[in-house]
Amino acid sequence: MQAKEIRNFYINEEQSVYLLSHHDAKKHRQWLNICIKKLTLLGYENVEMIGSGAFGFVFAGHDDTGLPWVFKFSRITLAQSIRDRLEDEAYMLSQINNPLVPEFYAFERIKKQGILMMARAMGEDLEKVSLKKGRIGAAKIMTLAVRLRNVLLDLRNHNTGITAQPIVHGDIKPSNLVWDEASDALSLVDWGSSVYAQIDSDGNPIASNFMDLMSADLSTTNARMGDVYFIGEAQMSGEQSSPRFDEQGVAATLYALASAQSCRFGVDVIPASSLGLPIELAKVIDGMLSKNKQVRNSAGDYFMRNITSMAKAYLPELPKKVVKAAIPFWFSYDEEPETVVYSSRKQFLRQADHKQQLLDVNDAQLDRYYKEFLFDTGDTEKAFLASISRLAKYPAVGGLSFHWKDESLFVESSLILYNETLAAAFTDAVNNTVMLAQAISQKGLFKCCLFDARKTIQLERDRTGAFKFESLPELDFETVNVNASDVTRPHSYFEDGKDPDEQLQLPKKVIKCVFELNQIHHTGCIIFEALPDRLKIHHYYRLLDASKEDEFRRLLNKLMQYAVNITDVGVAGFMKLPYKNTREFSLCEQQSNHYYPKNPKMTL
Ligand SMILES: Nc1ncnc2c1ncn2[C@@H]1O[C@H](COP(=O)(O)OP(=O)(O)OP(=O)(O)O)[C@@H](O)[C@H]1O
Repeated sequence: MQAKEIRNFYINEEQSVYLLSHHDAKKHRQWLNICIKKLTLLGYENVEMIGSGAFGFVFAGHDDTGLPWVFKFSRITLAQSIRDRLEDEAYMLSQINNPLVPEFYAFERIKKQGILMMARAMGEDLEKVSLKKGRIGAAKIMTLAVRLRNVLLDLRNHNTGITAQPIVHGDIKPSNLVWDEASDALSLVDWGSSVYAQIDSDGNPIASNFMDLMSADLSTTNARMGDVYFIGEAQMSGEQSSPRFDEQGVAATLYALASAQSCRFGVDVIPASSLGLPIELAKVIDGMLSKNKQVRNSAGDYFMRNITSMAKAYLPELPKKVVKAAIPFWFSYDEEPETVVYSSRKQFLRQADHKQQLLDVNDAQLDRYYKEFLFDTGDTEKAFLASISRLAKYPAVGGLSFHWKDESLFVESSLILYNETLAAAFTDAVNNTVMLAQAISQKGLFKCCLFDARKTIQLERDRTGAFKFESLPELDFETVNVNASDVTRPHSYFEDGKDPDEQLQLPKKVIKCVFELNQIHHTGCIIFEALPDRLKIHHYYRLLDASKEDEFRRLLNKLMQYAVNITDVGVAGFMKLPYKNTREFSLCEQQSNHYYPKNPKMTL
């Protein structure tokens, strides 16, 4: 199967509504409003959007008795065949009767739009919790492990009343677990990848009756793709669906939460054994995430059998150590940005490995797999890219450059976080990025910019290709006066030659302006994304020398005047970081073991 060609390497991760064209953004908002209106007309009150995923949008509202409901709509941009899966999801959800699973209410169809209705799980999903809290401690991970194991057991023991009919959820991950801190209630949501298991955990076929066994094509899989950042190898490569899939989801979830990552791929570099978990739990998680099928399965069996007795251990919360950020960041108290990350020079992170057997490309998750460039990238590189995406889930702007040379990794950075309460969690996210970078052994350069999508300037072209505007929009900037002594420290744009991943030819005058700007002490980035019908200019600028404010503004205005002469299509950008080679790190393949103490009382 041929991979789709990827043209632009400054790929923004999740399309922020602010980056859509005005037309698309309007359509999107209108559609959300129609959904809300429809639900209100059906008699539900206080309708609001509470979540979205690759497949759909989720709204919440109350029925006339005050009971909280959830309504899931499939994305209108997806193929009808994919949208129709919402009905399958409704069916699978209706089969499950478990206190940890929201009750199925109804599946309705308004014209082509299906709506899945179910009970609302109160609280927040664990991905959001993880983003706020950073690494989750031993006791909480252990409690969650026991609860998830009990759900797995329940799914395995599912029966139709007459015969055994184990169910696979197929997409267990932090964002599909909703947790209410006040009541400690936990729910497993999103049954869109759920199917009946075809084989049991030992690989033996399951058939609810003899006819099924006769008619089923024993070699084809009914498996659905779960989130490519969390599913195990068997599900990814299209094996027959089995309860092992969910063991993988559980292990990946526990690992991601304990390590403050948004995927499973970092496990070789930051193993569960390095996260301060009890040794037995850490080993079982690492085992379950192993590449070796036998190790994986026996760890899975061990987990299912022993987690309840492991959880009897005394695991008091240990005094929190203040973790220092491996690279510095600063705070801003202005309005929080809508952060988007663009990255470049990913090319070298690829490893030619087209052996991956891919399932149905007509799948939103797989589409994401392609777009995010994961199909021929090693696990550590995937984890690194995922850690960069995770940084953009924080209200932060700035830039990072990673330069892998001989024996060291050099990181230049400028990061500003707009919410001080997130400092500890952001520190964990930043430190993971550095640890993962330390484990990349190829030589090369990677850079990324985080900016506020709300500030992106968009100019549409008319039929002749000229940009339409009444008055030329201005590139804005913040002024922060830093010490005079700092101003003299060296700083520079990337002067490392042309980025092979960028194709946009910028007018010479634009480049000249950028170099003139470089003479003034500041930090920031500017990315020109030229599409056939419009130009997006993503940017953020912080002037660090207030005495140069007028000159800085004049140059930015000039830059805009020249930018409207862009005729080419593609992406190009510049980033300026305040100091050169801010930090040097040694390479490190794997973090060392660190377990929860055998005798926590001694530590307390
Ligand atoms: N019953 C529910 N109660 C409360 N919140 C819910 C419920 N169902 C979904 N959500 C919230 O909505 C989000 C998106 O829902 P869901 O995962 O079902 O959508 P999706 O499009 O299938 O997402 P994904 O891309 O993760 O597969 C969830 O992460 C969760 O926060």
